[in-house]
Amino acid sequence: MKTSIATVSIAGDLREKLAAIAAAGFDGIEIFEQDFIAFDGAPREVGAMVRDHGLEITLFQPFRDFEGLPEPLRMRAFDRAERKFDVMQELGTDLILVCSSVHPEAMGGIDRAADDFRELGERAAARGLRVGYEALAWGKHVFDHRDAWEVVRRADHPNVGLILDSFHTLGRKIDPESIRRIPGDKVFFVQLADAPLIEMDLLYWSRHFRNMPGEGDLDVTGFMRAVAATGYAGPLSLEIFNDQFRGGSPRAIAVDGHRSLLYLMDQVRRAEPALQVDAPAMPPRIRADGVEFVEFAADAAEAEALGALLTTLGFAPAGRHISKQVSLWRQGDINIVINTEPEGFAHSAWALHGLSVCDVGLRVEDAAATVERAHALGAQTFRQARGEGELDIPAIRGVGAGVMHFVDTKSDLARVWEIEFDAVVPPAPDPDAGLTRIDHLAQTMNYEEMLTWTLFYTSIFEVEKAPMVDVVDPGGLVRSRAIESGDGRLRVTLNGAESHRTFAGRFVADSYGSSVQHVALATDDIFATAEKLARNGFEALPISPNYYDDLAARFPLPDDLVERLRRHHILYDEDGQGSYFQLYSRPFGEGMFFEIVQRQGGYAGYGAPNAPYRTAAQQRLTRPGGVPRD
Ligand SMILES: O=C(O)c1ccc(O)c(O)c1
Ligand SMILES: [Mg+2]
Repeated sequence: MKTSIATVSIAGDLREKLAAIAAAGFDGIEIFEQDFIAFDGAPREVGAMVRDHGLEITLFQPFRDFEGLPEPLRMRAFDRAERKFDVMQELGTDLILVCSSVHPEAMGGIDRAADDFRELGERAAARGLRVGYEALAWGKHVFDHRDAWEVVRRADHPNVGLILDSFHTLGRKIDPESIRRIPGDKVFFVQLADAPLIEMDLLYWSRHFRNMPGEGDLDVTGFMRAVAATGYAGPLSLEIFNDQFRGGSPRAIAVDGHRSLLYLMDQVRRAEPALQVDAPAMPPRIRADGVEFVEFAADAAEAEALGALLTTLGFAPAGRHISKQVSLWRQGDINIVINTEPEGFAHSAWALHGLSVCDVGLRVEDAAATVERAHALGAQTFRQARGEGELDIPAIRGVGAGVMHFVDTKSDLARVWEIEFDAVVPPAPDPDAGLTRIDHLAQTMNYEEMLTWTLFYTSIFEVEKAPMVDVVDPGGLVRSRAIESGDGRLRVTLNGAESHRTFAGRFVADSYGSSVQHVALATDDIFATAEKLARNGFEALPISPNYYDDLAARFPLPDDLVERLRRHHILYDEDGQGSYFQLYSRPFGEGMFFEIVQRQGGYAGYGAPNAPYRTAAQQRLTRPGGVPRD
């Protein structure tokens, strides 16, 4: 498969864009005219610069408002085209994208347009060039790829072909199956983009909200299956107009783009094995069975304070690492690791972020296959020096600085706690508060990183992304979306902070980067847990009494239940499927916290309606600097 990306898709000047695109592994670029015009180098230099990066120019675009014009505008359009042909020859590319006209004087008529394209095809052929016609979703007369195809078919010229763009087809809800009837050799080029489903003007939606395949809600896989069925084997090119990407990190966006294409073609191949798909082999998406461990990097004093907090939460020390300064705390199926090593990865993470989650272990069916898939999708594998008797646990780097390990039951990996840790004597009395497993991890990040994390999880694992929800914080809005496996065993919430005044935003700023901000622990009996926690000396996040008065008004709950919720500072929500109870710890470190939850019935959410009251309570407890006030 030949991968390509339009220069308009990422930030930077042309040089920065090329470096990022080449580093991400693309084969080619679409030169977006603006990027070329803004660059102060001759077309030949640009062509050479592109090729020096090991890239080819797959296409030059856009050529606008060409077809259906009355004279003398028509002649002028041909003159304009000839000038662009000059530029293309200097650049060293043979294909130009003509997008359907939005010119106020453009006249309709499929044959009129076909005649124009036949003539343009003749002129292009004289120079060894080709012309591709793309239906813009908001074109004046042509706004459907089926009409653009009819124009191309009637133009009947070997140098005139069709350009398909997933956004224009899917954004207009045109059935992509109609593409299957088009002969593959008449499809000159394919542009791919996804987008979140938002009701708005097509042009505005397209120019500001496109994103990488898999990051949005459009059925780009269905579109691409139809394209592949035509026999098209040309470049697969990302054309992403996105406000955030224009201002984002060129490297990160290019890496996401390349990953999105590999993932897309992997999906296409799996959905329709009969298709000829030339894409790298990789294991299928990985089923994750939950979180095996969460590891904190800490110094000695922080480790002691965290240990004290864990004790009030019902955890007990369960192991000491055979050779490292690493301790294991356990309750139910939950493993919390505290790493105070003076060197190695955890120490570097601590030096940069302070007390923080530096590593997350996931339970998977096959740890080696997980790393193989992640690696095939461009993730970095992670290794660090092992001591004697230590296991080689497969790992990758996450999007931020964090590391993710994978544990399976195929090998010794699941026995890591027995193999690498010496058991310690359990304390008496047993602090166990009935916490059974990790319900979810909440990662906090800058808003711009959310799509990157979304693609990271959904491309590697068998998980789906839930719709975005707004979390209202007194300091601004935090956008949140869950990544979940179908059975709910793996749940991760991604929280994107736009303002540093939110509790989440301060966490990102104060800990220098995205990381797990809270760990939610499940109980089967929130009230029994709350009673035991109180006996353990646990201090809950105090919730405003007004919340409970409102709760009684919102839900038909018995008075004594509301009173018990109030007494224990437990928050409550219902979603039609079931109910949800939430109890929070006070913040620690740079704004981390623990949450205790109970899901009843089929409650599927994360208590978003309660978030304003939880964040207000957290903000009340902490100074503006983000350090808990005690
Ligand atoms: O928004 C536009 O004008 C525009 C231009 C060229 C394209 O290929 C496209 O899909 C959109
Ligand atoms: Mg396009």
